[in-house]
Amino acid sequence: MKIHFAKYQGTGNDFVMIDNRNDFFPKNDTLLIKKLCDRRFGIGADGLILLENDAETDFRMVYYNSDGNESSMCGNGGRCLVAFAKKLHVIQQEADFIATDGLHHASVLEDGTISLQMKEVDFIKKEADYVFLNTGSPHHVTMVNDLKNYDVKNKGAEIRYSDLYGKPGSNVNFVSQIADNHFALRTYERGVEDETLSCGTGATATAIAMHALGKTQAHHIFLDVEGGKLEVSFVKEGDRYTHVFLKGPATFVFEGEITC
Ligand SMILES: N[C@@H](CCC[C@H](N)C(=O)O)C(=O)O
Repeated sequence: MKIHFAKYQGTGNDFVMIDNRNDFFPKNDTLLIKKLCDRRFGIGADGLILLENDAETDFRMVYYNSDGNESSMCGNGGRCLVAFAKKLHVIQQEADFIATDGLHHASVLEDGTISLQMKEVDFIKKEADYVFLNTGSPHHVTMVNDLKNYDVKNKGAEIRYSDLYGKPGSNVNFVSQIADNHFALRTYERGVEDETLSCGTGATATAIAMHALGKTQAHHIFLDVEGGKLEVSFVKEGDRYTHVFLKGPATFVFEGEITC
């Protein structure tokens, strides 16, 4: 079988994109998806995303981690999928699409960056040394000293596989504050089982967690990730975080055909 694909990246979080509007892709073939994402035997990516038809919205997003398993929402992947949908002329500047965590609205801004509305957050677990919340995917957020030299892969795996999160696990974000409305983070991603250069749901979780902890009063937060810069904005309504938007670049890298 020959598969036409496009490769995109959003602040270094990279994805294989496949147009599956004619439903040709073997969606349960975990080994194939894992191989397509493999950096030595395949195309190489943190995840694979299918763009599919949806009766009610512009398209459906189906997301797989690089381990080949379908997973929860991917913020950077969602932004990249919007750029892919625009390249395919499925949308123009605005999109409504459905993903595993519900309906999303996105806009392609004048500078080409993509702003993606994320799910509202109404539950935040605050503990002495970490915060846990779900921004479409589960995120453990913890502040550390010396983020630059932090052992994200090993410390992240320790928390991801700990009894705290059981079999489903969690993504893990390590954070340091740069200024009132500016943070840096590094993320260990479950399903990749390594640090990635960026995680959109992780950046969103970090911005909300820092606000919930009182580290910032800002509702528009700038985040430095290993692969670039993201912005997160939100409205606080009582205990809920609503109108949550993740903004940043989503870039076409290359396209091709792979024989499997
Ligand atoms: N890279 C993603 C998060 C993808 C999902 C995550 N690995 C999980 O399985 O929870 C992002 O940009 O949000």
